[in-house]
Amino acid sequence: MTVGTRVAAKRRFRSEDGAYVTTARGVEVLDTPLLNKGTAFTHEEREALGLAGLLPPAVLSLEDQLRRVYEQYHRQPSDLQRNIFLAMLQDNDEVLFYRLLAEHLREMLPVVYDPTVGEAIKRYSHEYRRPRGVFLSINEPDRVETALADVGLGADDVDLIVASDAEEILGIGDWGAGGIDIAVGKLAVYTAAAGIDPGRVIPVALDVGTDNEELLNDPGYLGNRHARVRGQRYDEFIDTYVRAATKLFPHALLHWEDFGPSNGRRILERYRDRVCTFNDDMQGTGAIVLAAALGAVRVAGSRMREQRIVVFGAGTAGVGIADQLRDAIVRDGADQDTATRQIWCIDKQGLLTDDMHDLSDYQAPYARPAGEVTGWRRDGGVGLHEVVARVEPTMLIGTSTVHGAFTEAVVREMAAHVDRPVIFPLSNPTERIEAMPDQLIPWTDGRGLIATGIPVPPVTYKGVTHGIGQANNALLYPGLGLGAVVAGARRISDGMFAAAAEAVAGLVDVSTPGASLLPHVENLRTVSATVAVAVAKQAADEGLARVELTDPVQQVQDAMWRPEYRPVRAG
Ligand SMILES: NC(=O)c1ccc[n+]([C@@H]2O[C@H](COP(=O)([O-])OP(=O)(O)OC[C@H]3O[C@@H](n4cnc5c(N)ncnc54)[C@H](O)[C@@H]3O)[C@@H](O)[C@H]2O)c1
Ligand SMILES: O=C(O)C[C@H](O)C(=O)O
Ligand SMILES: [Mg+2]
Repeated sequence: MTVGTRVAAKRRFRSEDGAYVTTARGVEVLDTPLLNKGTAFTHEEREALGLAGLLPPAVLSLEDQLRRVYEQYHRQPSDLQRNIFLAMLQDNDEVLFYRLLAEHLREMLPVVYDPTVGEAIKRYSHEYRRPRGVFLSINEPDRVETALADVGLGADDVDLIVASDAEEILGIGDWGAGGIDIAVGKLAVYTAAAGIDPGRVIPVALDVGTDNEELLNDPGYLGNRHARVRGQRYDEFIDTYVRAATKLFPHALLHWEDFGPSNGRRILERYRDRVCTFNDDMQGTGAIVLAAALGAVRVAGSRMREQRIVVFGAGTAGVGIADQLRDAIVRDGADQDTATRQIWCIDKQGLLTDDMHDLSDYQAPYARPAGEVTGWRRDGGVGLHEVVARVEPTMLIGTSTVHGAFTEAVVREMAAHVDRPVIFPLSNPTERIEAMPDQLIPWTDGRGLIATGIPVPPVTYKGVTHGIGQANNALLYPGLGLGAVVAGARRISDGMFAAAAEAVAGLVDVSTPGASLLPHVENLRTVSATVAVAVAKQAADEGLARVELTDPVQQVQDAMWRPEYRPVRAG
């Protein structure tokens, strides 16, 4: 949402034949990224929209424009510059941006999204060109509703809002106002992957301050210059946001991204039964990891209920994953207690045990009985190596942000006890990953079943090429969102996540040696459509759908926005 989009949102609508009709004229048309076609406006459109003298004479096709912008993209000297170039293209001509992204998804996803988006967030105040999204400040709670209304969209015009308070951006911590870019990046993936209409979404920065000293001392910092507000004022601010968003846009799905663990979980618990909402780091991640785990279990020829799982880094993502793996073990026939006992969570203090006084409420259910670890080697707490040696896990999940934490010794220890060690180092971005697949495959003598959070090339070892699945929530949340939108879902249930995970797992053929556990991101659109159908059906089965599903496959296809120029008419 640029300023131009805000103005023109009120002045642009789709006619029945799919054309845009607008009351905007001249420069205002060129400044509205969802209307602007630049040099692709036809002579008739230029005449009708007051653009005649504002563009060079040649009329280009979308294909001509694509060739030009792809060349420009390649002339950028670094990934950060490529990210900035793409952001400017998006602010100029949204169809061209999404078309370029769609045609070069494998190449550009890591630039628009993880890992380069992390760099863009750190550099936000310095690389700032123009605003995109809505900035809500904890110091002005009375203006939250007006600020959201300024976007200029009506009650039926918004499908989705992604909001972040930027406390835990990826694995890089607190980046204050720069967090708007994670909301923008997630939404770009929603559109590229699932065809969510980019004119029907809003990225939101919830600026509650920052504890990042570097930002607080940076004279160019663009956010609120004070420490993070916590406690009651924080909760009231979130409440103000949810009330305003649901009042103005009653059908919008509210997506929470990159909150700190205690806020993230508390917010989800407070609103999940009241509005249509989910937390991507907890639930989206949990479900994509479950999909990869289901694939791994199939390759290993075992069952979910036979798994022993170590989660290293018991924060938002780690416990979200533990919850969904536990529920999958229950679905495979175990009772809840037994399933919980098959999971060992390690955080900064070491293995979590029930004699610890500093456990968070969400960690407590996974605390092991202290008696279980008497006699285990301690170095402060019980460390990862000791846990692996004692537990002999079948799965090892990394969500700790600790680069290199899965050492050769730990991995070899694990591989000594199980035939197909399942190892998912999921921390993003690259400088946080627990181990790289080109280390894990040789350390497990080619037996490891690996998936990561960042995109990683295949690893060839002893003649077998191992595809590395990207267990990034990007494979999951776009389809989940689309399914919820198509069904007009009133809530997002655990069942909808389980259905999404099973749909993703069902798309992979793991019969070839070295096959990736997850579909390739290049197939993101197919994956998202499949997930959307499963999610919409599940919503209907649970009585959560407001829209009748007569032909869900077709309804999902029809709902997907495509990056094509439409005729623009003066209205
Ligand atoms: N692949 C994905 O889709 C995906 C999704 C969400 C998060 N992530 C990644 O997972 C990581 C964690 O994200 P989060 O949102 O859960 O953050 P978080 O801060 O909520 O959790 C991180 C946890 O790791 C713990 N930790 C830190 N140092 C540790 C150590 N030395 N030993 C053990 N535990 C330690 C922290 O105390 C915290 O509980 C990030 O790198 C993030 O990018 C990946
Ligand atoms: O944004 C991503 O790449 C995945 C995830 O949401 C994260 O926070 O790391
Ligand atoms: Mg995230």
